[in-house]
Amino acid sequence: MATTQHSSALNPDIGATVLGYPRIGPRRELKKALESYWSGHTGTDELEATAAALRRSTWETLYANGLDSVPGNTFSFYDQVLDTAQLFDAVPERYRGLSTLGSYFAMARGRPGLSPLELTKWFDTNYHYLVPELSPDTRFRLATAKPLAEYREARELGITTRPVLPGPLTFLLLAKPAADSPAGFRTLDLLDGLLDVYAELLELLAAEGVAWVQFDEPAFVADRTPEELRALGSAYTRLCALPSRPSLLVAGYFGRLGDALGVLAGTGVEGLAVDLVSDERALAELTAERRLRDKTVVAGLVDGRNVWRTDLRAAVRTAACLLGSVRDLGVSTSCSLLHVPYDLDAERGLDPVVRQRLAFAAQKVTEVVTIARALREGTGAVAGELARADQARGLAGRRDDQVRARLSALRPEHRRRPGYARRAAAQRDRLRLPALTTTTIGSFPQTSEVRAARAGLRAGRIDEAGYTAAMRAEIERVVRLQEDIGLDVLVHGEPERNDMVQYFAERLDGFAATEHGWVQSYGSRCVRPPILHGDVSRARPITVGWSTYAQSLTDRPVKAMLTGPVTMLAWSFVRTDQPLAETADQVALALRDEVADLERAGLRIVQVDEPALRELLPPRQERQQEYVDWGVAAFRLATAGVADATQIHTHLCYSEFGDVIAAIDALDADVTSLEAARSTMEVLHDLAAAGFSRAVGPGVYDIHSPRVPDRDEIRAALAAAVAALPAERLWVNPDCGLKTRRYPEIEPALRALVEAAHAARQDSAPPSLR
Ligand SMILES: CN1c2c(nc(N)[nH]c2=O)NC[C@@H]1CNc1ccc(C(=O)N[C@@H](CCC(=O)N[C@@H](CCC(=O)N[C@@H](CCC(=O)O)C(=O)O)C(=O)O)C(=O)O)cc1
Ligand SMILES: N[C@@H](CCS)C(=O)O
Ligand SMILES: [Zn+2]
Repeated sequence: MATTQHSSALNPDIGATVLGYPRIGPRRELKKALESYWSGHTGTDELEATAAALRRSTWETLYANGLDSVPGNTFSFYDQVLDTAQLFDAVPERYRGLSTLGSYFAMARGRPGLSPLELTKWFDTNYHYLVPELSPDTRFRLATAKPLAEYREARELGITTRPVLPGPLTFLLLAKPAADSPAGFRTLDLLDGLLDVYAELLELLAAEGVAWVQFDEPAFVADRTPEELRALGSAYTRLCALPSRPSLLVAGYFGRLGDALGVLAGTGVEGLAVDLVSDERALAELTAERRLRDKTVVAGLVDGRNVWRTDLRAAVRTAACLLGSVRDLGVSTSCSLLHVPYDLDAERGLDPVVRQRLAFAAQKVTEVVTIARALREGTGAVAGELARADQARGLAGRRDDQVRARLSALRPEHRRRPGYARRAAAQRDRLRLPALTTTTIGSFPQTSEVRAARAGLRAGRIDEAGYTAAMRAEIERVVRLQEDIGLDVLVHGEPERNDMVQYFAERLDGFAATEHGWVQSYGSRCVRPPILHGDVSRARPITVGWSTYAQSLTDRPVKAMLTGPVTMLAWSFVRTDQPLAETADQVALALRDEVADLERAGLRIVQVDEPALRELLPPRQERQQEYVDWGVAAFRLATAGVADATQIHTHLCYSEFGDVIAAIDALDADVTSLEAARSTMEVLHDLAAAGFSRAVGPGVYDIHSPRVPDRDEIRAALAAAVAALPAERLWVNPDCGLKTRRYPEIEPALRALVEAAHAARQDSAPPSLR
């Protein structure tokens, strides 16, 4: 085989690298240390010791596995955006007066009487960051020395790191104006002051001998205004003019940089890290930019967000293609590896064929090193690795001809229900629910007893019958509690689910589950995204037994609970060998069968959750309609098979809904529950303005914080809701599931919610009925 060699192609400092690494610990050591610290079982010393051990093992592993440049400052106790807010003292007044760690965790989690910062999605991933609150009074200063301290800590181990921080523009664009900011204030107004402290930090790092710093600017893979692009250019021009600073590597990932590429190429930054896997147009964009000839381009050739093995031969070809257009290259992952599990080698139970197709974080590091070696020494030096990658890529996923036949037989009417007016009338007659119907979103607290029962089943300490009995007892308790509280539409509480996506994936063919494949979702909370590797189908009903049991316990309607196709895809690692639309329809067909079985079993209401609908929206408008089309089509395929009198609900959370209002409408659900508690009902006005005509349940209680809302607070939220939409079209519910809360928090909150709804019913009844 011919050998190609590009010996001078690689930047000597960067070579093989990754943009970031997981930090929760291969066995979730940080999660356990944090939760123990928060519960008061251990102190700061133990927490710091766990953190230091994790940092050390990450640096040593990355170095030992052959990276030329090891990323630094990627550790975080909770979130890297929060770290940056604290680093630059962007700490709102209400969190001051505590220790550094006390104030940090108060911002992350709140305290009694003190709500936390808002938590929101990190771009289109399932990671969540804390939203900094800024105001014209924010005075940035270097308040901690975290990046420097971690650089020194690694150096003492003999490892030189490249500190990684959110870039100044992305930091400001992710932040929000504090509630008391004057009208017209934009976080970008603070750029000059922020650049002063970035400059100060760069000078300190340079004095310490740091050679390269990575600034992450993923905000620029989305459509940006000319003003924002100008600010990007002037910010980096200013930082580059510093007399003493490390070389700057600006990373844009989760898409292509578009206009921002030219802007950055026009500044003095030494390097650009680009994502070459998320958007197939990225390569052409790079080769067309002549000013990259005097820059280092760190090519994100290994997908940092998915678990499939890289096509190494194609990656080497792409790198070679770039060579003529740039000064030199680095080889990297497309983004931080924060979004994938640590190590495939920890998995024992995976199907061997599926396993061969996979690469987790540790394997991706090896892939990066292999590509870099191919560029240095020629492809012949890595012939074995390339051949193994070819072989793995040749393996096909599970094929199900029956599913494929069903999909090709689909007609438009499979995705269409009769008009809403007709459905609403049928549902009113059947359900006889009051205005401002009270309900919850599905899950009740996952108690340690419930988790222990599941752990017992896995470990063989209890059998299937014992486990079913324990879950039924929990369902009965939850049903009785809801009756006692006075909720109108009940749920079974989802105790049997380890996770709303993983639970279904474990029961559908075409998915694989991992044992240790934990990925941080926020703070100490993790998920184990399933791997969607082949055609999806449902062998037998999944939820019917639990929902019918709950319904058998009560006369009130029980709402059955499923996870929708978009969310199943968003929170899984999904095959890339066919369009997402096709994969989504396969999942939708399985759900459609489940909905039909629930309806047949007598369930009158079925909720199909789509919390990830907004999350998956592509960052650039040019791709959004295509996504909305397949996402909506799949949801409708899952739900449109029911009778008029069967009420379909959906639930969305964690979102700024502005961009997906039309998509929410197009889902055609009879009732849509949305997060609204923290966005003070703005979403209702948006829906009303868009002509949304069906029922809505705006969240009136923020479940993301342990704080218990009182009746008056909920009444105020309801009053705002009733001002936007007629009471007959409003439902009253928390803004998300209750699984992460504890009973002492949710019981008084739900009682307050029911009381507030009853009072609001009185207020909004016609005068003659008051
Ligand atoms: C709604 N959200 C979800 C997202 N993504 C998902 N895939 N799922 C979601 O629900 N994205 C957006 C948001 C993010 N929110 C959350 C909320 C809560 C969590 C969370 O609580 N995660 C749990 C793990 C949940 C789980 O899988 N539990 C399993 C295993 C539990 C476990 O750790 N068991 C122990 C032993 C048991 C014991 O004795 O306690 C073990 O194995 O060591 C289960 O219940 O069986 C978390 O703890 O992090 C995540 C995202
Ligand atoms: N039914 C789920 C939705 C979470 S987004 C729950 O209640 O937890
Ligand atoms: Zn939710």
